[in-house]
Amino acid sequence: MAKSKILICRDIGEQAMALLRAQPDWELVVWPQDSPADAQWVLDNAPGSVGMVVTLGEKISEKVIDAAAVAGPELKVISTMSVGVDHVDLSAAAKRHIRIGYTPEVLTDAVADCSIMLALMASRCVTASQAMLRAGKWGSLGWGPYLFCGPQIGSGPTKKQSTVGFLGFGRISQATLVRMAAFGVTRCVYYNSGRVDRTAEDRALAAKLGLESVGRVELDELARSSDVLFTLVPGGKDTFHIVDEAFLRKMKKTAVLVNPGRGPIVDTDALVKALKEGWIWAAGLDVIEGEPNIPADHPLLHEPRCSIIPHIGSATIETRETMALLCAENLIGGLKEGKIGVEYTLA
Ligand SMILES: O=CC(=O)O
Repeated sequence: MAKSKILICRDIGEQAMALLRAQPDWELVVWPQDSPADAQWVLDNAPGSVGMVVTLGEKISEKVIDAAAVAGPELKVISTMSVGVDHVDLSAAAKRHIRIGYTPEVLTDAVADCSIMLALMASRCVTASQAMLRAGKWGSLGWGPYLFCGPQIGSGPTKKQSTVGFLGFGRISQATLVRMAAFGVTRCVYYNSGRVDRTAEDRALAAKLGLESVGRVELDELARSSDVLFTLVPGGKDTFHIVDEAFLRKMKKTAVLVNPGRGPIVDTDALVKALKEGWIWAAGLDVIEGEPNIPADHPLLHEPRCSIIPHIGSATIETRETMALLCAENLIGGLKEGKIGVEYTLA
């Protein structure tokens, strides 16, 4: 019997690949380099594939999905090693009844940890202070009473009120809130587009974390009241540039903006202006519009009040290995048992 063709757009590591290779009736076609698969290679190899393993680096467009249907058996499952699914054309997949496996939850702690790191890096002037160190200027500057000072995250010695804001209030936001509570934030505000009434849960969460309140607000209030704002909504057209010039102009001058979500949530040009003109204190970014093709002269890379890391929010060894295994299991479950362990379904 002919083997089923499985397109592996990225080698996802020893354990997960061993699991995939152990399927006797599968023929794996694997992108041979340790880099995102070339778009033309994906397109050329899509026809006849019944399953695909993808990562954020590959764009699974309608063209790819259509190409997969051109010859041989139909594509049934796309399994992505990510929580985000905006690199897959979901409506094109739905039209062809292709199911999607993804890897939420297992990365929640790692991304929440990283979000806190970015908030601290941005507020505590890590970019500027490291640039000074690397330029060999510490000796001439010495220790200064107010050198590289930034706003306190949380209540601090003055026991001030402090509000943490979340654009999107899913799993990662809530895990980040738990961490922020330990810094002594007093209030949490969030915006989500959902219609579900969370009042009772929010009250319970506030009580559990020792906060004055947790509650949904409109975008305007989110911008105005957040001392630290985390943007943790999915990517896509609904969230494109929610944080734009008008939003940034409403924020506090001492506010720290952290984007661990998706680059296009924040309008880059507006953020550059906001940092240069001091509308906000600083920004910490794990993601940025146009990534990964960020040239060395990108304006945000040269903003002393901006800390940028290259989309490594979930990058702990344990998390990535767990994501890879789940990605492989989702594909195997979907193709062999008709049941994807963790399946993404369109709302
Ligand atoms: O951004 C990371 C992911 O979607 O897993």
